[in-house]
Amino acid sequence: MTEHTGHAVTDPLHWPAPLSPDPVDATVAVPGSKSVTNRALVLAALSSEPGWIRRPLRSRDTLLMAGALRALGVRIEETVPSSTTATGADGPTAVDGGTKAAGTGEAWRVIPTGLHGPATVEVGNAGTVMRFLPPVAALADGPVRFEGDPRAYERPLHGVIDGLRTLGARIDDEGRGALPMTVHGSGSLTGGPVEIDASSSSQFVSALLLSGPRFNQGVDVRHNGGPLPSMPHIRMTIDMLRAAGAQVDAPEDGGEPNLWRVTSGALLGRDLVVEPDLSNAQPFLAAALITGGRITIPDWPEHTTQPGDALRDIFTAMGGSCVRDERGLTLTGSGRVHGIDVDLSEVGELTPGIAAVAALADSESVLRGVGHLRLHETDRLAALTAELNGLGGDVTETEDGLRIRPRPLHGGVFHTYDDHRLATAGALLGLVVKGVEVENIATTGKTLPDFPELWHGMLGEGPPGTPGARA
Ligand SMILES: O=C(O)C1=C[C@@H](OP(=O)(O)O)[C@@H](O)[C@H](O)C1
Ligand SMILES: C=C(OP(=O)(O)O)C(=O)O
Repeated sequence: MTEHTGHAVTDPLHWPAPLSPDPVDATVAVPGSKSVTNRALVLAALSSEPGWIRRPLRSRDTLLMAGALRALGVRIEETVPSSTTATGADGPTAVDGGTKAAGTGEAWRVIPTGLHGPATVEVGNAGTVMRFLPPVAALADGPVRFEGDPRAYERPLHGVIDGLRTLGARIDDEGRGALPMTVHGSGSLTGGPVEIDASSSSQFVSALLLSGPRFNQGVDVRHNGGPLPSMPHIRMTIDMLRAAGAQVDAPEDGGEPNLWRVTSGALLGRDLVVEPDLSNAQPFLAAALITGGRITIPDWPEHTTQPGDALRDIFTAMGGSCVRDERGLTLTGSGRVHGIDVDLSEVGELTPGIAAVAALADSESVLRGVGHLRLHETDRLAALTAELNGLGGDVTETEDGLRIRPRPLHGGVFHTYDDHRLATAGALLGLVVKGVEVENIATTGKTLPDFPELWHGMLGEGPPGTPGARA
């Protein structure tokens, strides 16, 4: 273990989380939404004309999506400000994930072409890539191999694999029902009615709906199983499909519960501005809550399908107060943090951050409805229990969530299991608990590559080792 030495990074694998002796007071512009960027890429690739994606997120998950679509033949060009290109020239360059600093992309122009195999798609550990792209691959004219991180091979995919087979696709998964696998695209897919159990991931439903307009008979997806998590993400899929010209019938329009219909038809090229990622705004808002400070997130949308919008209510119940105005969303902490008993099934990805805040509260919390988090980037319920208890906490797993009894916490290594949201949860605790070291902070690059810089910037510091860094 690295010794905690103020702000000097002596071991890049153990990031000494900065303490905040004062209440935070800052404006933090967070990059674009992962979920919106990756849906926008898929829909643009399936459109009948070119489109623009402005302020896209450039992170591991979105660069994997862009790279995968390019492997299938889609052209994705990036327009960056002239000062950030190597040559100083304006104009588009191909997105390859390796040539530019993260966060510098201004806009991506997506030029759909025929979808071609053979190709190999690298999914990393991105749920959106491993679930949204097999239906796209089924429309390609050759075999598409799907590979990824070891954890990607453990995450559920049966809803997509079985669903696509019902709709006419040929998939070779050697009986695993999971990755790695090959989708033998034949250039088109019959489509039609399909029944799946999406209780382990809403992304199964989103995946089949997103490509639905390109199936010969469209698609009717029926969920048959336990409670469906992450409904706002399904609403995001529907909203974005409709904005691209698709006809979608959904339960909330008076249709049957658990049944979504997408009609076959052309998708339009869009010019879309990606909203800030409200789930990635969470650690910054939480910083205001736990230090009794104030954080403003600019460009907080007035209407959104992002689950992060629920933070306004959740963090208000936990002791903060929120105002949305022309400057964005401002959360002001009261100096008190209250426990909460809450069902997070709709907003599961917010759980790690809420659990970290709950560990610092003045009363017990119960987080419910998130059993499916055991199959996320890591087993998040086990990881949060182990890591919060490792710092002196008192957390127990329940069947569908966590029970958190606040205790005085102490420093130590906060392990992150290659999970970006564990890493930001550890950083949050380190603001008020001396001596927290976050293992592999770089794992935040899955959705927020600039996290360490933004975090130090929030505290009015440069990153460690730079001029302006607090000694
Ligand atoms: O569709 C999406 O963009 C997402 C849906 C959710 O997945 P699950 O329903 O698998 O939890 C969420 O947790 C994930 O971060 C993003
Ligand atoms: C669950 C998450 O990601 P994924 O898209 O990989 O499922 C997440 O970002 O919290």
